[in-house]
Amino acid sequence: MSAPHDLAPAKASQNLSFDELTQLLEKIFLRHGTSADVARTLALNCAGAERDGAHSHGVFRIPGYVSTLQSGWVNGQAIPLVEDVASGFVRVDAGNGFAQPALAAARALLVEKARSAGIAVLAIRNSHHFAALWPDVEPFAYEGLVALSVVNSMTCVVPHGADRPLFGTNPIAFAAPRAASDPIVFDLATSAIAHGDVQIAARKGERLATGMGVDSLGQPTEDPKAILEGGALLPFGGHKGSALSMMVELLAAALTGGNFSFEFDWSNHPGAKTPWTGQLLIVIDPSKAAGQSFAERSEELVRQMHGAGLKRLPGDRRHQQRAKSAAGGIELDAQTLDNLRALAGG
Ligand SMILES: NC(=O)C1=CN([C@@H]2O[C@H](COP(=O)(O)OP(=O)(O)OC[C@H]3O[C@@H](n4cnc5c(N)ncnc54)[C@H](OP(=O)(O)O)[C@@H]3O)[C@@H](O)[C@H]2O)C=CC1
Ligand SMILES: O=C(O)C1=NCCCC1
Repeated sequence: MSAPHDLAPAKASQNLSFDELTQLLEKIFLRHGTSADVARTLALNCAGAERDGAHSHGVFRIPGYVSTLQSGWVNGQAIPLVEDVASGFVRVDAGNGFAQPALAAARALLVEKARSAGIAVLAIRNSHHFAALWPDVEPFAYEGLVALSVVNSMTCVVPHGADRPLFGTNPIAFAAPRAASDPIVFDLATSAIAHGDVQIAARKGERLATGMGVDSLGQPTEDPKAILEGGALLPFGGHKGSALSMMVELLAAALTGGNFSFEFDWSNHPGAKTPWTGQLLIVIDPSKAAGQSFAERSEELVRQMHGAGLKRLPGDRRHQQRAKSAAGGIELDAQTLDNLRALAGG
C-alpha cells in the first residue's frame, strides 16, 4: 500500500562504514572545541559502541557531548598529566578532560608495568567518562592481559536500604583472554538499568520492568519519565549490587582522588551532562600465574559453560553485531544521521 499523499515518504535509514561514522563524529568533536587527538579518541570510542550495538552509549550520546562542551564544563583540549608513582601504580590527572584520552596517554606505561610487575593499577582523576566501559578493557585482553575497570558517574541511584540517591550507575567492566576465541568481556552498570537506557525508554514511550526505579516520592515505578523527573534508580540485586556500587565509589573516586558521584555540581553549567569523577583500571599479566596457560583455562571454563547448556556469553551479542556492521555497515535512521550531519556543520 502506498503512503497517503499528504505524508512525505519516510526517509530511509542509511548504513555507514566504521570509518565514515568515525570521521563524521570526529568532525563534530572538532567543531565543538576539542583538540584533534581528543576528537579522534572519542570518535573511535563512540563509533565502536554504535558498531557493536551498544546504543545507550553510541551516537545517542553525541548531543550530550556537544552540549557539555558548549557549556564549558569539560575541557576538550585538556592534556593529561601522567605520573609514574610506583612499580605497579600510574596516576593520571585528566585536567578536567575526558577519561579516554587520559587512558590513552598512560596506556603504554601501564602495560609495561603490568608485564614487569605482574600487575599494575591506573588511577585517573579529574576526568569525565560518558561512554561504555568495555572499550577501555577489551584491547588489553587481545594483548593477552586481564583487565578490570570501574568508573563512577552522577548521583541517581538509591543505595539499598537508603531513602535518597547517592551512588552513580557505576559500571564494572572485565576482560580476559581466551586461547581460541575473542576475549571474555562483560560490562555492566551496578544499577538495575543504565541511565542511558532509561532515557531511551522515555523517548520511545516504553515502560520499564518492575524493580528498576522509584518516583519523586520514593514509590516504585515502571515509568522512565518519573525516574528521570525527580525519581531515581535502584541497584541491581538489592544489597549485592549496592555493595558493588559502593566499591566502585571507593575505587574510582577515593583511590584515584576523583569526586564521589554526589560531590560534583554542574548546576552552573547549563547543558552539561558528563560526570566529573574518576576511573580505576587494574591490569594483570596472567603469564605470571601458576599452572597451565590462563587463556587455555579460560577456554576450558567456557567449554564447560557451553556443555552445561549456556547459549550466550557476555560479549556474544556485541560480536555478532560487530560482524553484521562489518558486513553491511552501521545502520543509522535518517533523522539521527541528519542531526549528526548538522552538528558536523553540514
Ligand atoms: N560511563 C558511565 O559512567 C556509565 C556507562 N555505562 C555503560 O552502559 C552500558 C550498558 O550497561 P548495562 O545496561 O548494565 O548492560 P547490559 O545489562 O545490557 O549488559 C551487561 C553485560 O551482560 C551481558 N549480557 C546481557 N544480557 C545477557 C544474557 N542474556 N546472557 C549473557 N550475557 C548477557 C552483556 O553482553 P553483551 O554486550 O554482549 O550484550 C554485557 O556484557 C555499559 O557499556 C556500561 O559501561 C553504564 C553506567 C554508567
Ligand atoms: O548510562 C548511564 O548510566 C551513564 N552513562 C554515561 C555517564 C553517566 C551515566
